[in-house]
Amino acid sequence: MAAPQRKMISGLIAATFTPLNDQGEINPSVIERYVDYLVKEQGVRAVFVNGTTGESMSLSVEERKRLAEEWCQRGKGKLDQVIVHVGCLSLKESQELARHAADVGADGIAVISPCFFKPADKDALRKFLQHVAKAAPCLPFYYYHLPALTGVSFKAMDILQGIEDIIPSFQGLKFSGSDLMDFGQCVHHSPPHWPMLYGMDEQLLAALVMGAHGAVGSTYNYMGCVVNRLLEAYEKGDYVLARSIQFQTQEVISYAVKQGFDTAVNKQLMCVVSGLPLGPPRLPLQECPRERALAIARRLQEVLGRTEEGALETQP
Ligand SMILES: CC(=O)N[C@@H]([C@@H](O)[C@H](O)[C@H](O)CO)[C@@H](O)CC(=O)C(=O)O
Repeated sequence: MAAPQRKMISGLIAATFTPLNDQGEINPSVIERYVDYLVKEQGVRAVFVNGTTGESMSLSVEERKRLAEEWCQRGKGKLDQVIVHVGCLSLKESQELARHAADVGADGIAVISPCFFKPADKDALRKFLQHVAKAAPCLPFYYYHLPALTGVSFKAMDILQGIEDIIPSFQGLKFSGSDLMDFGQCVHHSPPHWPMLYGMDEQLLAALVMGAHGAVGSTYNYMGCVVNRLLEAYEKGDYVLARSIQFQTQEVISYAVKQGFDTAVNKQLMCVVSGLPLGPPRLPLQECPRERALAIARRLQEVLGRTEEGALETQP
């Protein structure tokens, strides 16, 4: 059964953080405010739930279901799309999460490669993806390519080639890698209705030039409003402005990297910038000192301040 036609996803998609309370339990009650924050403060109307940023691999299946449910419910009428990542080390669990995502009204599912017992070759990975997709044949299916974290570095292009023959619901790619040649090949050889979504926020502009339709990333949680301007400038052909904005976001990210940027720091930064009580990360990640997040937030504020003052206006 082919997936029903849905509006093609594009633009910015926030890879969401998982709210936890002080006891380390998931705290879905924050999600309603989180949705409003993304829409009203960041102009971001699509989310990627239970991915890397959401620490999905550290969550139980039940927790992932509860979070997916809450995002779908709270996003109704406010968000354009809720994509749920359902990849697990266990095929059975991935299938269970895929079925659940369909039941709760997700707009799509994404799957990353298993990374403990790794697929021996691209066909093993394609089979794994196929078996997950079959559990929710009506949901658009995205392959989530993240070689740096999975250690599975087959070219995304090799995974995509002819994949619609084995996964009729296949819908697109979330490419979180730096190999722009591989990304370009994916764009070049895929049907135009498959969204090609890029996942390294610091080099989005390069991916746009290569044909990306949108972007999934953690920093769009708190820099979405700025990066939306980058997208607008790019659409208008104002590459000077688009590049200036990309440089600004790179400044923030490179400063953060010097402070030891990881998902834990990122989450604390989001708490500081948004005021949302997202809580600590889950072990093995460790909470970062608030001072460190504050320092990054201050840098971000400086950059956004400069943006506000018009320093990014188109240069002649
Ligand atoms: C490895 C990683 O966490 N990458 C982030 C990026 O948004 C990343 O934080 C950003 O480019 C800064 O380096 C996203 O691609 C992750 C993501 O989309 C997800 O949470 O699934």
